[in-house]
Parts: sequence; structure tokens; C-alpha cells
Amino acid sequence: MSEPVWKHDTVLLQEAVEALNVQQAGVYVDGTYGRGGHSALILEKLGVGGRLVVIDKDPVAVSHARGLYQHDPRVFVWHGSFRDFPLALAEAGVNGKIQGLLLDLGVSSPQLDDAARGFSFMREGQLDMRMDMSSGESAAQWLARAGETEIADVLWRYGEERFSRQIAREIVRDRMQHRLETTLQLANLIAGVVRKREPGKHPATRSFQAIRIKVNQELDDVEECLHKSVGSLAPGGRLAVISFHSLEDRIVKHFLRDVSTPPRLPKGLPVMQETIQPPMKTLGKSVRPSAVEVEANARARSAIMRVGERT
Ligand SMILES: C[S@@+](CC[C@H](N)C(=O)[O-])C[C@H]1O[C@@H](n2cnc3c(N)ncnc32)[C@H](O)[C@@H]1O
Repeated sequence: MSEPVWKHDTVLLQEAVEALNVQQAGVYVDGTYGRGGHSALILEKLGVGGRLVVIDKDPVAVSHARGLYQHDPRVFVWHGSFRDFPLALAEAGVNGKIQGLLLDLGVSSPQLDDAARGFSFMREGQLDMRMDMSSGESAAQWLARAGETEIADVLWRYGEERFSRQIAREIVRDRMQHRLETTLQLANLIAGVVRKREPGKHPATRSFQAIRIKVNQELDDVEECLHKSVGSLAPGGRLAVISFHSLEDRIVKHFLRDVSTPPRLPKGLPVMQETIQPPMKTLGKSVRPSAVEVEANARARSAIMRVGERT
């Protein structure tokens, strides 16, 4: 696969790596390698005895990491979903607990900028949207077979699209005449339905987000990974998650709240409520990029990071 020329500006670079509190001999997982901005800074702080397991669903990201780190014995590169990170750790030969897990969610700039990946409603390309093009169903395949109600539900649930029903109806009507195969075909169809535009937002923004989340099972991956992190982090180990929309952030926020709250015990048990420690604690407040970062990188605008620590 040829090396793409597009680059990715890492969001909350210093903040996220600081949040991990990298120990020289620690074991870390970067579950969303992308183009490796966070991984590179983690490696700067990691000593010779440390390990970094990098994961990405995207074969292009994985070959970037393999090319860069083939001679670094600290790095193990794994192709797959971060929801299976314990499997990656086992394959890397890591038996114990880890000191940190980082997730920088969503898509990378190279994925958005490469029209052929089908993520962008601004660029003509095949309607694919899979982070892992080697498996699963593309957006075009899903839109060709899903029922009208299913499409409407996805647009509403994952895109909070007010015109979900009308868009779904139009997709189903349209596909009876010809195949819906390209990004601009879909974007134009949506633009024809969504009459009242939100200022500064393309009418297809919400639908593209929703279909991308559905095709890549993004929210299920996050839920599962977060729950597995509790069993994998060593005491003092850190979990840092950067989200880019409210659906992801809500999952992270609720997860951290739930694992940081001591379980309520029935009255009368011979154990003091105060002695029951929850498995994690939330560290500080949520972190947003500085005005300087947002000025330099518009994609950072909606980022929010939350950090937890294993107790
Ligand atoms: C925002 S980018 C990460 C950028 C990276 N931190 C950097 O500095 O270059 C998100 C990356 O995570 C990957 N990704 C998203 N969801 C994933 C999942 N469930 N499992 C593995 N990789 C995932 C995407 O393919 C993409 O490459």
C-alpha cells in the first residue's frame, strides 16, 4: 500500500500524554494510532524497558506504524479494534497489568482527506466509510439492504438528525431507481431533503456521522473497551479518552461516573461503606484544547478529554 501524503494534526498531544503520567518501565496501549502523534510522545518518555502496544483498525495506519517502528523493540503494532486490546497485549507477550490506555476517538485527517475512503461529503468517492476496508460492510452495502426504519433510527440515534425519517424515505425511494454508490450522490440526496440548514454546517454532516458510527460500530467498541480497561489497568494506571461528539463523550462520562462511585451496600452489613473503594477515580475536570490549538487546528474544536485512574 503506498504511503498517503496526508497528515494528521494530533489533538491534545501534550495534555493526553501528561495525563498518562508515563513511567519509564511502564506498559502503555495507544488504541488509536492514526499517524502516531501520541505514540511518538509516549515513546519519548518511555525508557528502554517500557512497552507500547499500538492498535488501529485501519490497515493504512497500521502499515505506517510498522514502517516507523520496525526496529524499536519497545513497540508492538496490532491490527484490529481497541475493544480487543487484551488480545493485542497477549500477542505482544504482556502478561501483567498495564500502566495506561489512550483512546483518541473517531477518524483521522488522512481518512477524511482521502476521497477514496468515502468518509467525506465534500469529496467524491466510493461510499465506503469503513476504518478497516478489509472487513465488514461498507456504507453503500448497508444503505442498499437496510430497511427504512433501520436507516431512520441510525440517523436519529447516531446523528441526532431531525430529518431522519424524511432522509431514510428518500434513500429507499432513490435506491429503487439506481444504486447509491458515491459520497456526493448521498450528500446531494440529503441536501435535497434537509431544507433548514444549521449555520456553518453542511446538511449531510449529521447523516454522514451517523452512518460512519453504524458502519464501524464505534460506540459499541468504546463501551466494551472502557469496561475491559478496569480489569487491565494496574493500580495507579491511567485511562485517557478524547471524544469528538456528545454521544462518545456521554459514554465516557457515564462510565467514569459509574466506576468512580462506591457501591451502595444494604444497611446492616458489618462493613463500613467508606471502606469500599470503587475501582477507578476520575482525575480532574474534563480537558478541552486551548484557543491557540483550536486556531491552529479546526478539528480540535469539539475535542474533550476525560481521565480516570485505577485505584
Ligand atoms: C483521531 S485518529 C487518532 C490520531 C492519533 N492519536 C495521532 O496522533 O495521529 C483515530 C484513529 O483511531 C482509529 N480507530 C477508531 N476507532 C477504532 C477502533 N475501535 N479500534 C481501533 N482503531 C480505531 C481510526 O482508524 C483512526 O486511525
